[in-house]
Amino acid sequence: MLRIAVPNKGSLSEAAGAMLHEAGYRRRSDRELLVVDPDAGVELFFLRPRDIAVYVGSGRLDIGITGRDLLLDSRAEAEEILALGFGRASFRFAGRPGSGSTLEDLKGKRIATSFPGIVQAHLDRAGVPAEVVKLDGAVEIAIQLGVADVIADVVETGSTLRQAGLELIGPPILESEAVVVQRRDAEPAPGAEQFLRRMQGVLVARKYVLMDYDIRAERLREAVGLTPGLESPTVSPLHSEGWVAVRAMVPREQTQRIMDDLWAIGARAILVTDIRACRL
Ligand SMILES: Nc1ncnc2c1ncn2[C@@H]1O[C@H](COP(=O)(O)OP(=O)(O)OP(=O)(O)O)[C@@H](O)[C@H]1O
Ligand SMILES: O=P(O)(O)OC[C@H]1O[C@H](OP(=O)(O)OP(=O)(O)O)[C@H](O)[C@@H]1O
Ligand SMILES: [Mg+2]
Repeated sequence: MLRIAVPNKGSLSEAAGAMLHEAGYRRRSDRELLVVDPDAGVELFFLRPRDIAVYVGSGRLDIGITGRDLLLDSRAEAEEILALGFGRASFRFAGRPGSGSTLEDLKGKRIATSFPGIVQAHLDRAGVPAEVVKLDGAVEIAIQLGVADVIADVVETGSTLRQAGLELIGPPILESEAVVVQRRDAEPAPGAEQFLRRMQGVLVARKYVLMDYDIRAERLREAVGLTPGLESPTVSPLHSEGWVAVRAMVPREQTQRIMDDLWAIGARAILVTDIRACRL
């Protein structure tokens, strides 16, 4: 069976559980640490997200869901194979107003972070010598408490920074989101491809909707220009002479704009349906 590591707590756990459920895997009940799903051929291990790349990199587990930032910080022998589109956050330097605006301004500073691997590698690449102070969390308060001059941390909405009276320094160190990881340079484990196809199916079902409409045959070319679909839309004859029915996948976020444009060229009976599941 495919052995999959899943976040048990924190920012990624709920969304990861929801995505796995949409992909047809069994839900975890209460605080189960292991869910065996023989029908789907998987074992789900619920672990701290920070540890997941370590388990996967060591080959003990086949595949895992974790944050890109946690993967890179771990320096485990694991690599990202699919981005999952949730748990998005930037990883940024911040400090008191006036403490700097570029990476060079960090020279000689004490930088508090829970991600020392990422920060040290970033400083080394830029050739900026600084002291990295490793803390477990709540790093925004480290400056006020005098253990650091600057912090490097996950920023999602920015409200924690604002409340601590801190400002961003320099460009993002990295943009993170939840990712699927496997052991670096390893052959895919049996069942891994099926798992990835299921997860990709969920991503597509979330990103696209199905649009149906009727249009006069002479406007079909324009209409298909608006809804080209992923490969090619389905066009079927209607009983009314001179009309055709079109079905195509369209990006969810463009739904209303495309409906307006279709209406303007004479399309009618425009229907939009959610995709529950798909395999392309
Ligand atoms: N608002 C956020 N706060 C923290 N991590 C976030 C946030 N949004 C997205 N993430 C991502 O979630 C992952 C961190 O999850 P993790 O469970 O380790 O920490 P957490 O959510 O801060 O939980 P805790 O602090 O309780 O351990 C990282 O990949 C991070 O980029
Ligand atoms: O930009 P925001 O939306 O404010 O989110 C980012 C903050 O959330 C996380 O902290 P968390 O609550 O996990 O506490 P921790 O620092 O103790 O992990 C993270 O470490 C930042 O502090
Ligand atoms: Mg945290």
